[in-house]
Amino acid sequence: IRIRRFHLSPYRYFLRVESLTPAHLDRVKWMWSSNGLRRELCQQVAPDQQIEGLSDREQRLVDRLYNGLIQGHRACLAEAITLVESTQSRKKKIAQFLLQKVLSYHREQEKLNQGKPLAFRVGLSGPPGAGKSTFIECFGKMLTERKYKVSVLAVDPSSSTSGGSLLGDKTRMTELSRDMNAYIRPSPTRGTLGGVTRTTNEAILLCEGGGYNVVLVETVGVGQSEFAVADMVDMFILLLPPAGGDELQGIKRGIIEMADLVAINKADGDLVVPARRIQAEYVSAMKLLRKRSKVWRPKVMRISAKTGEGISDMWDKMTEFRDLMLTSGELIAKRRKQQKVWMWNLIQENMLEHFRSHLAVKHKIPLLEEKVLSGVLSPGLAADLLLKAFKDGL
Ligand SMILES: Nc1nc2c(ncn2[C@@H]2O[C@H](COP(=O)(O)OP(=O)(O)OP(=O)(O)O)[C@@H](O)[C@H]2O)c(=O)[nH]1
Repeated sequence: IRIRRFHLSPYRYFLRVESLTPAHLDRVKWMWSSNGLRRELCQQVAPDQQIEGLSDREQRLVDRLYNGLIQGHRACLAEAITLVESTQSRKKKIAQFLLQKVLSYHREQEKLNQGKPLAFRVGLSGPPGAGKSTFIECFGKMLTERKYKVSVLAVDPSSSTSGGSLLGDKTRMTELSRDMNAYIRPSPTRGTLGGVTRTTNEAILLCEGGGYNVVLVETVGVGQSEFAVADMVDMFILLLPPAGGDELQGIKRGIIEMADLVAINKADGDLVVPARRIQAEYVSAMKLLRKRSKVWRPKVMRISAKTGEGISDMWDKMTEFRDLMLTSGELIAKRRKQQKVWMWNLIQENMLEHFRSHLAVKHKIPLLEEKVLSGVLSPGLAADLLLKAFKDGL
């Protein structure tokens, strides 16, 4: 057993433990907890068991990011998220190492918090122009004034396919981005939906490790991304403009079914009347939906992100939802289920990458794709041929 201990400040000790067996681990746990160094317990993870070793330089990077992160340094959080977003295999590995430590820290903090989650994860979706950025700016500022730490993460895989971003540019949420208790992370500019959702899931964990107790995951509601987001948050909110019919064609029925709360925005000035009408329409439509929770019926509210009206009431409803879900045990069950979905998403994504780059398959793909395109070969047969080549090559 090797323990390295170094002094960073008069109050804090950081310990690094390597090559631990479970028996060692128990001993170290006892030593540390009896010393009152509970926070440092989070360092007890021995990731060598799961992940190949790191070089000294990489280990220093992980330590620096981890320590900076849990002390709430925004620069370290940003750097850590960049690391998890990396597509380079070595960096991916270092990122997993860092995440493992952050997860371990989470578990410890949650234990101290009587098993309650550290942060409230909220998903926000809505069609372009519904007022998402105006809402986040207003909502985020209200929360930081109430001493919450808020982070905003965007999921926008459209930027990789269309070359443009549906979630707008850096000029969004200017005031909130200057707030020291808020952290806004735009969507990565490259990546598939699978990749973006993986990194968003990991970014949520990092934000929570950085002490952000409200994590808002924003997505534009016209693709598949909102379904992915609903699978990573505690509460899913749909923001709609006071318009119906044609204007909301892009909004799929499926998303409405997933919403725990529908907020009809822009309920101000001339738009109050249409907002009321739309609210009534959604209230009756949602009555017909299948009940997803034993303790919560989805609500439809009217708000104005411009004037701030209804935003505080909306937060009250959100906390009511969180408390009900928590006491009924549904929140923890939901999070557990999400972990499983996340694992399978990762497997799916990695398997596909592995398949495409496999030597036995790689050179056959363009040819078979061409044959499928020209109608010479059926897609089913082409898939069978590729899968057989892959299996034989294993
Ligand atoms: N009257 C009124 N206008 C609003 C309100 N919220 C947003 N808007 C306006 O709606 C327009 C779109 O708002 P954004 O916040 O940019 O909408 P968004 O959904 O973020 O759109 P993207 O940035 O394209 O994703 C802007 O002109 C806002 O000023 C509101 O509560 N009332």
